[in-house]
Amino acid sequence: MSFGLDNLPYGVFSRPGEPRRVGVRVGDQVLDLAAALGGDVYAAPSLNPLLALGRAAWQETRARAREAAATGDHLVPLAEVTLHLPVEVADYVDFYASLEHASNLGRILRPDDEPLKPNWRHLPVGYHGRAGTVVVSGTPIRRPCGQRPSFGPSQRLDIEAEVGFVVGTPTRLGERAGAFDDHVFGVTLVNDWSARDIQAWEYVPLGPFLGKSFATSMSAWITPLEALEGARVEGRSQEPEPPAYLRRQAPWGLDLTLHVELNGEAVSTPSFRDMYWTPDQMLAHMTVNGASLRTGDLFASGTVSSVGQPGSLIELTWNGADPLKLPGETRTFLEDGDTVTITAWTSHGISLGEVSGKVLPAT
Ligand SMILES: O=C(O)/C=C/C(=O)CC(=O)CC(=O)O
Ligand SMILES: [Ca+2]
Ligand SMILES: [Mg+2]
Repeated sequence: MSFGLDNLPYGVFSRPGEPRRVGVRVGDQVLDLAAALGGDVYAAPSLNPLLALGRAAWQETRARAREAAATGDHLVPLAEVTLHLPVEVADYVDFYASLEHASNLGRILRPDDEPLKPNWRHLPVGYHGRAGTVVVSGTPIRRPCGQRPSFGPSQRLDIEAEVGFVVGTPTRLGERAGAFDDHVFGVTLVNDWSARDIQAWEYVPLGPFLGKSFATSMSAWITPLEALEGARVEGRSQEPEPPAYLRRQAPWGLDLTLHVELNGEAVSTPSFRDMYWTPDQMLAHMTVNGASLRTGDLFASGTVSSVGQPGSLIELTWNGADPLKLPGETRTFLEDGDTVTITAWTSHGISLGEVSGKVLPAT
């Protein structure tokens, strides 16, 4: 079973006419944690109160949830509930940690330059995104309008298949983060929808802005780090060796394969294992200047691309030059009505759920 007792991801659900509350997924059911365990933190409309309690409380909750799930009480069929955004997202950061993705985008967008900028192997490049427009899987995505440079609906709407990390334990301003698993609660799937035409015109020299801020989708389920223990792997070797604050203290690479589907057709299966920068390095980097973490912060890996298996359409179609063949049609970028679904699995069968969204026409 993909959501057995070894997985138990967390989400927020409601029954018709009832308030939101915290649940744990067990197969095709959701364990009502407030009913099963008691306690205000589980009767909350987001995971944030639980996230704020820290690792010892997370471990205790997981152990008690596993016992409760095994009894079979307080389980509600998923078909009877609505799933909501699981986290009140505090700040949202997006990295650019795939060597294949960064090299491909360099070749496509900057053909006369070196594919990688000189900084790329020295630090995990990232940007601050828009936390308030992170939406739960299943939320329809309205095609954005903007300058392309003439004003109108984006004609190059794209996806970015990413893995996201949810922060529980905060830091104080001026402090650096400690160990990765002291701060990070769990892992989720992210689609960083990107309007390539808006992005290309606006992002020089300050970086992505409206081309990526219209919506970012995340899975309804946050998989706790404990469930991914068996998927941990050494990160990819790095040359040059990064400075001391970025040196890996423990293996936080993850053996996860993403499956990207467009209108139900498999189009790519990138491996998170191949990422150049690992998530512990991302956390160390984003706090090295003393910037504080907040409970509910989300940081995403950046597009997960591996050799021959890219995580975006701009790479899959080489900027539209080589359209994708789907049954009875072709695609360069997304068309209205298209649905993109990203799932991910570890090699030992833990599912990260899915992040899905359908494109609505511009207004
Ligand atoms: O290389 C570029 O010019 C642009 C890159 C991106 O749009 C990627 C981005 O948002 C970060 C990532 O997902 O890896
Ligand atoms: Ca991105
Ligand atoms: Mg986005």
